[in-house]
Formats: sequence, structure tokens, C-alpha cells
Amino acid sequence: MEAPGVLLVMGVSGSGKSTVGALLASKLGWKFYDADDYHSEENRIKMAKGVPLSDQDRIPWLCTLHDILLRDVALGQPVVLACSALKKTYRNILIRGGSDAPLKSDDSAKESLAGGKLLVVYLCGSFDIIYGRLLQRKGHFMPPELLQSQFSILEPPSAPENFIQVSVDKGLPEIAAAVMEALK
Ligand SMILES: Nc1ncnc2c1ncn2[C@@H]1O[C@H](COP(=O)(O)OP(=O)(O)O)[C@@H](O)[C@H]1O
Ligand SMILES: O=C(O)[C@H](O)[C@@H](O)[C@H](O)[C@H](O)COP(=O)(O)O
Repeated sequence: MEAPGVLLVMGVSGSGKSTVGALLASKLGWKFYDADDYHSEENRIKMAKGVPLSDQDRIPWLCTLHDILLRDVALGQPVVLACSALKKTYRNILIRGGSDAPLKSDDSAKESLAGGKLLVVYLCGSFDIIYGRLLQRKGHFMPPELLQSQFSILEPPSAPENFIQVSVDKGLPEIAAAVMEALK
């Protein structure tokens, strides 16, 4: 596979996005962004109180992340982004930005992000396994009680999205190896 330039590691809270994303970035020598670090204070407080975010809460956050990806792609800097990206519309915003306007011919950075330069790594697993991991995780603002709301809105990637699916049941070395294999 031609190097995609952007790896989006997605899945529900506790599926391993941050852990797997950081590991892949380190193996590849790519820049790593954790979408958790870009939530507004309001969003963090809302989630910490056990209230799921709405589309309105998420859209500005996703637009900011899109801008970051575009900037790095334009500079030729490959990146790994760990982001829940639960719905297809959210992934579209990450790729194309918040506007539905058609791409302009001079907008080469946008075209390159939309043109298969982004590989989605979907970390899939059962509610029970992931809930167990959230119960063990310490020092994170996201309460395990929000996991059901994440599964409720989850839209796993499907064709024509450019994606691979990896089970969270696997150990970290095996997950990383599966992604590295897909990148060959
Ligand atoms: N493949 C795995 N096997 C076992 N534990 C894992 C695996 N991936 C992640 N974990 C652990 O599960 C917890 C949640 O992982 P994390 O990376 O924080 O998930 P997310 O970023 O998706 O919320 C962490 O304690 C992490 O160490
Ligand atoms: O869209 C959302 O509701 C949030 O982004 C959520 O999906 C994300 O999971 C939190 O940021 C918690 O962070 P962790 O995924 O690392 O638990």
C-alpha cells in the first residue's frame, strides 16, 4: 500500500486508540496527535459529569483536528491521529472539514486527504472487554458509564472508506504488526 500520510486510529472509549496510536507513531517515526487533548473545557466537563457529547459539541473539535491534519499533510508530515470518530459523518469532517462545499481545484491539500491518503484503523471489541479495561484505567476524565452511549452511536467503517479492522482482543504487538503489514 502507498503510505497513506495519515493513520486514523478510531473506536469507542477504552478500545486502545491512545495506546495503539502512540505505539504506531513511535514505530513509524510519524507525528502523534491524541484527539482527547483537543476537547474544549466544556466538553471535558460534560463528559466527566457522565453526559455524552452531542454532534454540536463534537463538530468544532473535529474541524480543529481536520485543520491540523491538513496542515501536516500539506507539509509532507505523516501523522497518526487517535480519535473516537464514531460516526461516518465525523470521519468525513476529519477528511474534508466542516463544509459541504465541493472541493476547489486549487485546494490540493484537501484533495490529497480525500484521495485515499488516510487509512482508518478501527479497533473493534466487545462491550464487556472494553468496559473491563475502562474500569481498570486510572486518571482519565472519561467515565466508564459513557461506554454504552458510544456503542449506541458507533458506525463502524465500511467501503468505500479506506480501512482495516483489528480486534482489541489481540495484544499490542500483534495489533501493531497487523497495521504495519497493511501499510506494506
Ligand atoms: N490490546 C490491548 N490489550 C490489553 N490492554 C489494552 C490494549 N489496548 C489498550 N489497553 C489498555 O486499555 C486501556 C484503554 O486504552 P486507551 O489507549 O486509553 O483507550 P482509548 O484511547 O481508546 O480510550 C488502557 O489502560 C490500556 O493500557
Ligand atoms: O466523541 C466523544 O464522545 C469523545 O471524543 C469520546 O469518544 C472520547 O472517547 C473521549 O475523548 C474520551 O477519551 P477516550 O476515548 O480516550 O476514553
